Amino acid sequence: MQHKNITFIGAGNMAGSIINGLVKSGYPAKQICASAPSLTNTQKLADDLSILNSQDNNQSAQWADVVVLGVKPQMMAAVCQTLVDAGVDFSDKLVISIAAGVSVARLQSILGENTAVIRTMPNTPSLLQKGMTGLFASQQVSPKDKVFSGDLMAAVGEIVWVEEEAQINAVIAAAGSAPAYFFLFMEAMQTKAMEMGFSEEDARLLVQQAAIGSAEMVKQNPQLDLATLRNNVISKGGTTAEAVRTFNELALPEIVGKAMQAASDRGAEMEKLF
Ligand SMILES: NC(=O)C1=CN([C@@H]2O[C@H](COP(=O)(O)OP(=O)(O)OC[C@H]3O[C@@H](n4cnc5c(N)ncnc54)[C@H](OP(=O)(O)O)[C@@H]3O)[C@@H](O)[C@H]2O)C=CC1
Ligand SMILES: O=C(O)[C@@H]1CCC=N1
Repeated sequence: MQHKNITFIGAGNMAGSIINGLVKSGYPAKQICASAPSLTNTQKLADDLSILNSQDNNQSAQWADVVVLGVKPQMMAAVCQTLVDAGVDFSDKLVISIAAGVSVARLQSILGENTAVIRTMPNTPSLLQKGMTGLFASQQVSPKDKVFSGDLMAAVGEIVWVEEEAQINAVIAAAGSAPAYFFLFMEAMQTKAMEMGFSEEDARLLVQQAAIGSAEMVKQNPQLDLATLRNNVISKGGTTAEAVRTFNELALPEIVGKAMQAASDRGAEMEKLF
């Protein structure tokens, strides 16, 4: 892939995960800069990965060919406005936002109507190069920049392009927020395993290895649908059948659907607020 100067404005959980994944993938560390008001996160990234860091968003953005916006949605407008007020010219830069709930139109209204903006929705496993990112390109993005953005996020995991911006909220529901769903499920399993007599450590090992093994089976058997993989575990009249019957009786599939809808709806609501 092409190597350009990339500045991350905001370097917390998500941007930090992408930076880690990028450097591990071989992206030149000295072409990555992390900028944030405190040194809390950026100094660790600089120490661990030899990237550049800064407390000056304006200078860092000026240096960059690509500006990745990685601050919280509610502060996005103010942070972008400060960059514009300081004279940062976005007309020859590519802007990649990783924020939930901030539309392309909103960003362009501040950065300039003709700014090339890519809206992405990554997730934190990008840290391990096992991320999942959805991308949407505004009309102003050139084919070359589209390829660059896809390559960039593909360096930290899998990617999927969406044609409609609204689908970014569906990506949030299915992947951006999803690590938290799996952690919640695993946490509940760990708690029950501890109630059944295991130490915290053993309970975690039992649950984490079951989760990793299951995810790997899904990945390595694309020819098998998920229902088949599930049915392969269920013996008639056995233990799994009882567990699955209980999940269904308590409407787990409906609960999952409602939770995903709530995530997507909140994304759409945030677009009106921020
Ligand atoms: N967490 C996740 O799983 C995902 C998050 N996202 C999106 O990523 C974005 C960031 O979320 P997350 O990483 O969780 O949040 P964090 O709170 O972990 O990180 C926020 C970062 O923004 C920095 N920051 C605060 N104010 C400014 C400023 N004025 N200028 C520059 N940087 C600033 C913070 O600085 P400091 O280091 O000094 O504290 C921190 O580095 C959000 O928009 C979210 O929607 C998207 C997908 C998944
Ligand atoms: O909770 C959030 O709003 C962000 C977006 C997806 C994951 N974290």
